[in-house]
Amino acid sequence: MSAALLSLDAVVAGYHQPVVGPVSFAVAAGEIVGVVGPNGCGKSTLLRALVGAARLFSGRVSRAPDLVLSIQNQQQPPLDGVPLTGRELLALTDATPAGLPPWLAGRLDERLDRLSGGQRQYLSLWASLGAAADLVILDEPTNNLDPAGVGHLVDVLRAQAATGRAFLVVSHDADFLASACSRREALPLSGARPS
Ligand SMILES: Nc1ncnc2c1ncn2[C@@H]1O[C@H](COP(=O)(O)OP(=O)(O)OP(=O)(O)O)[C@@H](O)[C@H]1O
Repeated sequence: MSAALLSLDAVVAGYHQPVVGPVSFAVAAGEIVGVVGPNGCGKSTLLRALVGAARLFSGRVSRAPDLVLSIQNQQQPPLDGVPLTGRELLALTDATPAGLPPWLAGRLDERLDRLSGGQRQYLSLWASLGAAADLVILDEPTNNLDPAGVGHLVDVLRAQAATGRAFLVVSHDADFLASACSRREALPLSGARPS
């Protein structure tokens, strides 16, 4: 098995108090690892802690040297009234439009606030997937996507994983996880949560 790109060792994370952990697992090149657990168990918090957006209370996160991370958040930034096009959004992360599904490739020069929720979601995903990163973190990537969008996403994840890119994915969509993931990690239901 290849060396880990990212390792979590007894990680406990949260905000003003711990909400998730201890969690231990590793992600190697080419893996698509699903993080699963019920609503509110701390999946998003764990992802945020990996990029410094939530607090790490204890444990250790180890990254391979020079690891480049990309993260797509569950919440999209508010775009209403913002004259930003899809092409400009992708340029922000230096993401290439090559490989976008045809139903989006032709709409890149339209304002994002005039696209549908699913179209905006896929462009937001693409800003992460099209960027240069060794490990891509996705939080609820199938939100607002129709079956064609989910199918395209699964194909893209598998194709990118085959080139050595790794993924850490949180999703409530069991069918998507079953199709896409090479492995799943279940979060503990208790332990670090406030009493
Ligand atoms: N910014 C924040 N400040 C304080 N507490 C927060 C914050 N964001 C989330 N929480 C709390 O952390 C806990 C875990 O939330 P989190 O969003 O990580 O769960 P989740 O497993 O991703 O849930 P879901 O499946 O519903 O998206 C919840 O009790 C939530 O209220």
